[in-house]
Amino acid sequence: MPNTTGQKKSTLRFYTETIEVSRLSAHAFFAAGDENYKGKRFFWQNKEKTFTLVGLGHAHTIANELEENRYQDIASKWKELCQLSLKEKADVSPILFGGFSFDPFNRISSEWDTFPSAFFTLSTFQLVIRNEQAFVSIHLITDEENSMDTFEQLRIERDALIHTSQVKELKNHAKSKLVEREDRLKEKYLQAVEDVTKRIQENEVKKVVIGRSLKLTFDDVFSSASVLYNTSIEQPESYLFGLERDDKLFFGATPERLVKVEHGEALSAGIAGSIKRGETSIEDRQLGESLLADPKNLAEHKYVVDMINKVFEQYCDEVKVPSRPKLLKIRDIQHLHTPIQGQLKNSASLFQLVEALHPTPAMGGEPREEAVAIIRESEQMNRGYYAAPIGWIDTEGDGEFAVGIRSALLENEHAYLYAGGGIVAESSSLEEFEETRVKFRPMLRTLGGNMNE
Ligand SMILES: C=C(O[C@@H]1C=C(C(=O)O)C=C[C@H]1O)C(=O)O
Ligand SMILES: [Mg+2]
Repeated sequence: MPNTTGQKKSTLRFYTETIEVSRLSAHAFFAAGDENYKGKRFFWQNKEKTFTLVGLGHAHTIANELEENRYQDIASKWKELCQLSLKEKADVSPILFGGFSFDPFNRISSEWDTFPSAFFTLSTFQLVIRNEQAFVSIHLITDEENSMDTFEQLRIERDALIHTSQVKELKNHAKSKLVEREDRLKEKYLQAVEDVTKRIQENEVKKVVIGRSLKLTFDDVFSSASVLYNTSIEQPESYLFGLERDDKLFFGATPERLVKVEHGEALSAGIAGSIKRGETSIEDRQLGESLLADPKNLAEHKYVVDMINKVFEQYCDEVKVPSRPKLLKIRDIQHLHTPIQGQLKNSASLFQLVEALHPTPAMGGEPREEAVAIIRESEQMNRGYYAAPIGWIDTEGDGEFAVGIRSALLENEHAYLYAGGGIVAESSSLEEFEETRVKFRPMLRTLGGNMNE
């Protein structure tokens, strides 16, 4: 029998059942949902590859169009839902996955129009792979009388999904051919960087992250499953994420943790300041060393670390911040990196930290409100979920959010790519443009677009 509990005042019930499965590929499981769950799937894998999460179908969605209180709204609705589920210790807990838009006050109509300010889902079929062990759970939330029949149907479907995943061969699907490339707002980007640099030099603000986007058109549509698979092969050292919403897929390979909470410990990271990788290992080392000593990049970085530190001082005890950054080297780029950790104070929660941290000066700027207002006015685009928190939370309140950079929105044969960089007093618009070119590479390579403009 599946576990079930129901509150007396509510007729809603939350049924779950988890089984352990041997040899299950997360990408194959995602692909097995092609037929029945397209548009209602998600994918997540942490950087260390010790935790992979795939969801097929929506057992329940929690979303809102709020500008204020959007984090608390999701947190309290998730809590309500968790109260319907059994508190028993299980191998895996039901997990809520989703994300927030970068700026709920941005009203520019765009490719993001169907994405709410906050969108989260509890999947019908959940795959968790943790330390080589794979668990598939069924979630059903219903007030139906004959829910046992429905549950039985779901078991049959689960077994079919597992079977398909185990026999399906994963291929690095041929990439569609790029037919058109549009550097949206390139001139506006350069102008915005110059204007913002001036405003920073005049001490109006200290740092503002300015982004731009590319629109690519291909000769054929992509399947979400093959795009995510390609991403995992091209960018193995990053977080991998994918969130489908109807005919769109927001996906990416981000190096940047916003915050992780596990057993009362909170972890975040300042990642800002960038330089390309070298052609040879000697050049690569020289570039890395020059980044570690570069005042412009150190300034970009310090605003981020100081802000995260301040948030951690408020919500955590025993905050630890290394005194200087190290290098984080990923395939195309090297960044300055400072991990930050603390012990969550009793009353603090993951969503509180997400709210307090987003956007850090790595995505927004310093001071935050002023920087976000400048972004809204000078970028002249809608970032949607780009540069915003994406991640998961379990029934215990543990979970992890990354920032959705090195990312793209896929819509049939079109892909919208986004990249930005931190503008400070010493910025030059052409150098910042060059930096965004490097940051587009992960997605260009995944989709098969030309990497040289
Ligand atoms: C905004 C982006 O990246 C951020 C900006 C960085 C910078 O300006 O040096 C570095 C890492 C990220 O924090 C992006 O990739 O789009
Ligand atoms: Mg930079």
